[in-house]
Amino acid sequence: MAGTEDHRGETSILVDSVSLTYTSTSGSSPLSRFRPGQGRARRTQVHAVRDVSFSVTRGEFVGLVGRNGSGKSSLLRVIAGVEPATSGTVYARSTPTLIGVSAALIGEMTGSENITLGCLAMGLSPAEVERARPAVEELAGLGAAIERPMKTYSSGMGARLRFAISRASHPEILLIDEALSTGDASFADRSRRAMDEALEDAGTIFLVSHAAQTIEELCTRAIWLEQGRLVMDGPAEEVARQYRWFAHVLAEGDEEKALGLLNDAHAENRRQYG
Ligand SMILES: Nc1ncnc2c1ncn2[C@@H]1O[C@H](COP(=O)(O)OP(=O)(O)OP(=O)(O)O)[C@@H](O)[C@H]1O
Repeated sequence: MAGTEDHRGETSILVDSVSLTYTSTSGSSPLSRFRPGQGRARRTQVHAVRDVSFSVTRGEFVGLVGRNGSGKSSLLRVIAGVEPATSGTVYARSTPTLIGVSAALIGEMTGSENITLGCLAMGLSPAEVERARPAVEELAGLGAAIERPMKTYSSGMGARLRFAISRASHPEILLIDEALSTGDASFADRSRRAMDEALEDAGTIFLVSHAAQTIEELCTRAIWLEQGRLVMDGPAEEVARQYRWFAHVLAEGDEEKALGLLNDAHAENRRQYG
Protein backbone atom coordinates (compact mmCIF):
# COMPACT_ATOMS: atom_id res chain seq x y z
CA MET A 1 0.00 0.00 0.00
CA ALA A 2 1.37 3.44 -0.90
CA GLY A 3 2.71 5.36 2.06
CA THR A 4 2.91 2.38 4.43
CA GLU A 5 6.28 1.33 5.69
CA ASP A 6 7.31 -2.28 6.01
CA HIS A 7 7.90 -2.88 9.71
CA ARG A 8 8.77 -6.56 9.39
CA GLY A 9 11.88 -7.48 11.29
CA GLU A 10 11.29 -4.88 14.01
CA THR A 11 11.01 -6.26 17.53
CA SER A 12 7.37 -6.22 18.63
CA ILE A 13 7.67 -8.05 21.96
CA LEU A 14 10.59 -8.62 24.29
CA VAL A 15 10.08 -11.05 27.17
CA ASP A 16 12.95 -10.55 29.59
CA SER A 17 13.52 -13.15 32.36
CA VAL A 18 9.82 -13.41 33.15
CA SER A 19 8.63 -15.54 36.07
CA LEU A 20 5.10 -15.90 37.42
CA THR A 21 4.37 -17.50 40.77
CA TYR A 22 0.79 -17.96 41.94
CA THR A 23 0.29 -17.97 45.69
CA SER A 24 -2.92 -19.51 46.96
CA THR A 25 -4.25 -20.29 50.39
CA SER A 26 -5.65 -23.73 51.04
CA GLY A 27 -6.73 -25.94 53.91
CA SER A 28 -8.83 -23.42 55.83
CA SER A 29 -12.52 -24.07 56.03
CA PRO A 30 -14.67 -21.86 58.25
CA LEU A 31 -15.93 -24.99 60.06
CA SER A 32 -12.43 -26.18 60.88
CA ARG A 33 -12.09 -23.23 63.27
CA PHE A 34 -14.21 -25.28 65.69
CA ARG A 35 -11.31 -27.72 66.00
CA PRO A 36 -8.32 -26.10 67.69
CA GLY A 37 -5.14 -26.27 65.62
CA GLN A 38 -6.98 -27.28 62.44
CA GLY A 39 -7.98 -23.87 61.13
CA ARG A 40 -4.60 -22.66 59.95
CA ALA A 41 -4.50 -21.86 56.26
CA ARG A 42 -1.61 -23.23 54.22
CA ARG A 43 -0.05 -21.05 51.58
CA THR A 44 1.00 -22.90 48.47
CA GLN A 45 3.02 -21.56 45.59
CA VAL A 46 2.88 -22.61 41.96
CA HIS A 47 5.79 -21.56 39.76
CA ALA A 48 3.78 -21.30 36.55
CA VAL A 49 6.46 -19.50 34.48
CA ARG A 50 10.18 -19.68 35.30
CA ASP A 51 12.72 -17.26 33.95
CA VAL A 52 11.52 -17.20 30.34
CA SER A 53 13.20 -14.88 27.81
CA PHE A 54 12.74 -14.37 24.06
CA SER A 55 12.02 -11.65 21.56
CA VAL A 56 9.57 -11.67 18.66
CA THR A 57 9.61 -9.54 15.53
CA ARG A 58 6.69 -8.22 13.50
CA GLY A 59 5.36 -10.68 10.98
CA GLU A 60 6.12 -13.71 13.17
CA PHE A 61 3.41 -16.22 14.08
CA VAL A 62 4.50 -17.87 17.31
CA GLY A 63 2.94 -21.03 18.74
CA LEU A 64 3.20 -21.77 22.46
CA VAL A 65 3.12 -25.53 22.91
CA GLY A 66 3.39 -27.81 25.94
CA ARG A 67 1.49 -30.21 28.15
CA ASN A 68 -1.43 -29.32 30.44
CA GLY A 69 -0.22 -27.01 33.17
CA SER A 70 3.10 -26.23 31.47
CA GLY A 71 2.47 -22.48 31.75
CA LYS A 72 1.33 -21.53 28.24
CA SER A 73 -1.79 -19.58 29.24
CA SER A 74 0.00 -17.98 32.18
CA LEU A 75 2.76 -16.70 29.89
CA LEU A 76 0.16 -15.41 27.43
CA ARG A 77 -1.64 -13.59 30.25
CA VAL A 78 1.60 -11.94 31.34
CA ILE A 79 2.30 -10.85 27.74
CA ALA A 80 -1.27 -9.49 27.53
CA GLY A 81 -0.71 -7.52 30.73
CA VAL A 82 -3.66 -9.11 32.55
CA GLU A 83 -1.36 -10.91 35.00
CA PRO A 84 1.63 -9.03 36.41
CA ALA A 85 4.93 -10.95 36.25
CA THR A 86 6.37 -11.86 39.66
CA SER A 87 9.76 -10.89 38.24
CA GLY A 88 11.11 -9.87 34.86
CA THR A 89 9.58 -7.55 32.28
CA VAL A 90 7.59 -7.68 29.05
CA TYR A 91 8.17 -4.86 26.56
CA ALA A 92 5.54 -4.57 23.83
CA ARG A 93 5.50 -2.12 20.91
CA SER A 94 1.71 -1.81 21.13
CA THR A 95 -1.01 -3.13 23.42
CA PRO A 96 -1.56 -6.84 22.77
CA THR A 97 -5.17 -8.00 22.29
CA LEU A 98 -5.98 -11.23 24.13
CA ILE A 99 -9.02 -13.00 22.75
CA GLY A 100 -11.69 -13.49 25.34
CA VAL A 101 -10.43 -10.85 27.72
CA SER A 102 -10.64 -7.70 25.64
CA ALA A 103 -14.04 -8.74 24.45
CA ALA A 104 -15.94 -8.72 27.74
CA LEU A 105 -19.18 -10.07 26.34
CA ILE A 106 -22.57 -10.51 28.04
CA GLY A 107 -24.63 -13.72 27.78
CA GLU A 108 -28.04 -12.03 27.92
CA MET A 109 -27.22 -9.84 24.91
CA THR A 110 -27.44 -11.01 21.30
CA GLY A 111 -24.37 -11.74 19.19
CA SER A 112 -25.01 -8.56 17.28
CA GLU A 113 -25.23 -6.45 20.46
CA ASN A 114 -22.08 -8.11 21.72
CA ILE A 115 -20.25 -7.09 18.55
CA THR A 116 -21.10 -3.49 19.42
CA LEU A 117 -20.07 -3.97 23.05
CA GLY A 118 -16.83 -5.82 22.27
CA CYS A 119 -15.74 -3.38 19.57
CA LEU A 120 -16.47 -0.33 21.74
CA ALA A 121 -14.51 -2.01 24.57
CA MET A 122 -11.54 -2.31 22.21
CA GLY A 123 -11.64 1.40 21.53
CA LEU A 124 -13.50 1.61 18.20
CA SER A 125 -15.84 4.56 17.69
CA PRO A 126 -19.57 3.84 17.02
CA ALA A 127 -19.02 4.68 13.32
CA GLU A 128 -16.01 2.32 13.15
CA VAL A 129 -18.10 -0.44 14.79
CA GLU A 130 -20.70 -0.13 12.02
CA ARG A 131 -18.00 -0.21 9.34
CA ALA A 132 -16.42 -3.31 10.92
CA ARG A 133 -19.72 -5.15 11.56
CA PRO A 134 -20.15 -6.95 8.18
CA ALA A 135 -16.61 -8.36 8.31
CA VAL A 136 -17.02 -9.45 11.95
CA GLU A 137 -20.34 -11.16 11.17
CA GLU A 138 -18.84 -12.87 8.12
CA LEU A 139 -15.83 -14.17 10.04
CA ALA A 140 -17.95 -15.37 12.99
CA GLY A 141 -20.21 -17.21 10.53
CA LEU A 142 -23.16 -17.49 12.93
CA GLY A 143 -25.91 -16.80 10.38
CA ALA A 144 -29.30 -16.03 11.93
CA ALA A 145 -27.97 -16.99 15.39
CA ILE A 146 -26.27 -13.58 15.50
CA GLU A 147 -29.66 -12.22 16.69
CA ARG A 148 -29.93 -14.78 19.51
CA PRO A 149 -28.67 -14.18 23.06
CA MET A 150 -25.07 -15.28 23.37
CA LYS A 151 -25.87 -17.57 26.31
CA THR A 152 -27.65 -19.87 23.84
CA TYR A 153 -24.41 -20.40 21.83
CA SER A 154 -22.22 -23.48 21.99
CA SER A 155 -18.68 -22.82 23.27
CA GLY A 156 -17.40 -23.07 19.69
CA MET A 157 -19.87 -20.42 18.52
CA GLY A 158 -18.83 -18.14 21.39
CA ALA A 159 -15.15 -18.63 20.55
CA ARG A 160 -15.81 -17.77 16.91
CA LEU A 161 -17.60 -14.57 17.84
CA ARG A 162 -14.81 -13.51 20.21
CA PHE A 163 -12.15 -14.24 17.61
CA ALA A 164 -14.05 -12.26 14.97
CA ILE A 165 -14.50 -9.29 17.33
CA SER A 166 -10.85 -9.33 18.32
CA ARG A 167 -9.85 -8.97 14.63
CA ALA A 168 -12.06 -5.89 14.17
CA SER A 169 -9.55 -3.48 15.67
CA HIS A 170 -6.69 -4.89 13.54
CA PRO A 171 -4.41 -5.24 16.55
CA GLU A 172 -0.69 -5.33 15.84
CA ILE A 173 -0.25 -8.05 18.43
CA LEU A 174 -2.94 -10.72 18.62
CA LEU A 175 -2.91 -13.39 21.35
CA ILE A 176 -5.07 -16.48 20.83
CA ASP A 177 -5.64 -19.13 23.50
CA GLU A 178 -6.85 -22.36 21.87
CA ALA A 179 -9.69 -20.51 20.12
CA LEU A 180 -9.18 -22.36 16.89
CA SER A 181 -9.61 -25.83 18.29
CA THR A 182 -13.26 -25.08 19.05
CA GLY A 183 -14.17 -24.08 15.51
CA ASP A 184 -15.44 -26.36 12.76
CA ALA A 185 -13.59 -26.87 9.47
CA SER A 186 -15.08 -23.89 7.64
CA PHE A 187 -14.35 -21.60 10.59
CA ALA A 188 -10.78 -22.90 10.68
CA ASP A 189 -10.51 -21.88 7.04
CA ARG A 190 -11.89 -18.38 7.58
CA SER A 191 -9.81 -17.83 10.71
CA ARG A 192 -6.70 -18.92 8.83
CA ARG A 193 -7.43 -16.26 6.21
CA ALA A 194 -8.02 -13.70 8.97
CA MET A 195 -4.67 -14.59 10.50
CA ASP A 196 -2.91 -14.30 7.18
CA GLU A 197 -4.39 -10.80 6.89
CA ALA A 198 -3.19 -10.02 10.40
CA LEU A 199 0.33 -11.03 9.43
CA GLU A 200 0.08 -8.93 6.28
CA ASP A 201 -0.64 -5.95 8.54
CA ALA A 202 2.95 -6.71 9.70
CA GLY A 203 1.42 -7.90 12.97
CA THR A 204 2.51 -10.53 15.45
CA ILE A 205 0.37 -13.48 16.49
CA PHE A 206 0.75 -15.80 19.49
CA LEU A 207 -1.27 -19.01 19.52
CA VAL A 208 -1.51 -21.37 22.51
CA SER A 209 -2.22 -25.01 21.71
CA HIS A 210 -1.59 -28.52 23.01
CA ALA A 211 -1.70 -29.78 19.45
CA ALA A 212 1.63 -30.04 17.68
CA GLN A 213 -0.22 -30.31 14.36
CA THR A 214 -2.03 -26.97 14.77
CA ILE A 215 1.27 -25.29 15.63
CA GLU A 216 3.03 -26.92 12.71
CA GLU A 217 0.34 -25.94 10.20
CA LEU A 218 -0.16 -22.35 11.27
CA CYS A 219 2.95 -20.99 12.94
CA THR A 220 6.33 -19.88 11.67
CA ARG A 221 7.99 -20.34 15.04
CA ALA A 222 7.22 -22.30 18.21
CA ILE A 223 8.13 -22.10 21.86
CA TRP A 224 7.84 -25.28 23.92
CA LEU A 225 7.23 -24.94 27.65
CA GLU A 226 7.49 -27.65 30.30
CA GLN A 227 6.84 -26.91 33.98
CA GLY A 228 7.08 -23.19 33.24
CA ARG A 229 10.54 -23.46 31.64
CA LEU A 230 11.40 -22.76 28.03
CA VAL A 231 12.57 -26.07 26.55
CA MET A 232 12.91 -25.08 22.93
CA ASP A 233 12.39 -22.03 20.73
CA GLY A 234 12.82 -22.40 16.98
CA PRO A 235 11.18 -23.13 13.62
CA ALA A 236 7.62 -24.43 14.22
CA GLU A 237 8.13 -27.69 12.33
CA GLU A 238 11.25 -28.64 14.25
CA VAL A 239 9.81 -27.78 17.68
CA ALA A 240 6.51 -29.53 16.87
CA ARG A 241 8.39 -32.65 15.75
CA GLN A 242 10.39 -32.89 18.97
CA TYR A 243 7.42 -32.04 21.19
CA ARG A 244 5.27 -34.68 19.46
CA TRP A 245 7.96 -37.33 20.04
CA PHE A 246 8.25 -36.33 23.73
CA ALA A 247 4.45 -36.47 24.20
CA HIS A 248 4.31 -39.89 22.49
CA VAL A 249 7.07 -41.35 24.69
CA LEU A 250 5.37 -39.96 27.79
CA ALA A 251 2.00 -41.41 26.75
CA GLU A 252 3.74 -44.79 26.46
CA GLY A 253 4.72 -44.39 30.12
CA ASP A 254 8.49 -44.18 29.61
CA GLU A 255 9.24 -41.19 31.86
CA GLU A 256 13.01 -41.78 31.90
CA LYS A 257 13.19 -41.61 28.11
CA ALA A 258 10.87 -38.57 28.04
CA LEU A 259 13.14 -36.78 30.49
CA GLY A 260 16.12 -37.63 28.30
CA LEU A 261 14.35 -36.15 25.24
CA LEU A 262 13.48 -33.03 27.23
CA ASN A 263 17.09 -32.54 28.30
CA ASP A 264 18.39 -33.19 24.77
CA ALA A 265 15.94 -30.69 23.25
CA HIS A 266 16.90 -28.09 25.86
CA ALA A 267 20.63 -28.62 25.33
CA GLU A 268 20.23 -28.52 21.53
CA ASN A 269 18.21 -25.32 21.80
CA ARG A 270 20.89 -23.64 23.90
CA ARG A 271 23.58 -24.74 21.48
CA GLN A 272 21.72 -23.46 18.41
CA TYR A 273 19.96 -20.35 19.62
CA GLY A 274 21.97 -19.37 22.68
N1 LIG B 1 -5.01 -18.52 39.10
C1 LIG B 1 -4.20 -19.52 39.43
N2 LIG B 1 -3.90 -19.76 40.73
C2 LIG B 1 -3.06 -20.76 41.07
N3 LIG B 1 -2.43 -21.57 40.18
C3 LIG B 1 -2.71 -21.39 38.88
C4 LIG B 1 -3.60 -20.36 38.43
N4 LIG B 1 -3.65 -20.41 37.07
C5 LIG B 1 -2.84 -21.43 36.69
N5 LIG B 1 -2.28 -22.02 37.78
C6 LIG B 1 -1.31 -23.12 37.76
O1 LIG B 1 -0.19 -22.69 37.02
C7 LIG B 1 0.33 -23.76 36.24
C8 LIG B 1 0.35 -23.35 34.77
O2 LIG B 1 -1.01 -23.21 34.33
P1 LIG B 1 -1.40 -22.71 32.88
O3 LIG B 1 -2.88 -22.59 32.81
O4 LIG B 1 -0.59 -21.52 32.53
O5 LIG B 1 -0.88 -23.94 31.98
P2 LIG B 1 -1.25 -24.30 30.48
O6 LIG B 1 0.01 -24.81 29.87
O7 LIG B 1 -1.92 -23.18 29.81
O8 LIG B 1 -2.27 -25.50 30.72
P3 LIG B 1 -3.49 -26.04 29.83
O9 LIG B 1 -2.85 -26.54 28.57
O10 LIG B 1 -4.04 -27.12 30.66
O11 LIG B 1 -4.43 -24.90 29.61
C9 LIG B 1 -0.54 -24.97 36.53
O12 LIG B 1 0.10 -25.73 37.54
C10 LIG B 1 -1.83 -24.36 37.07
O13 LIG B 1 -2.45 -25.24 37.97
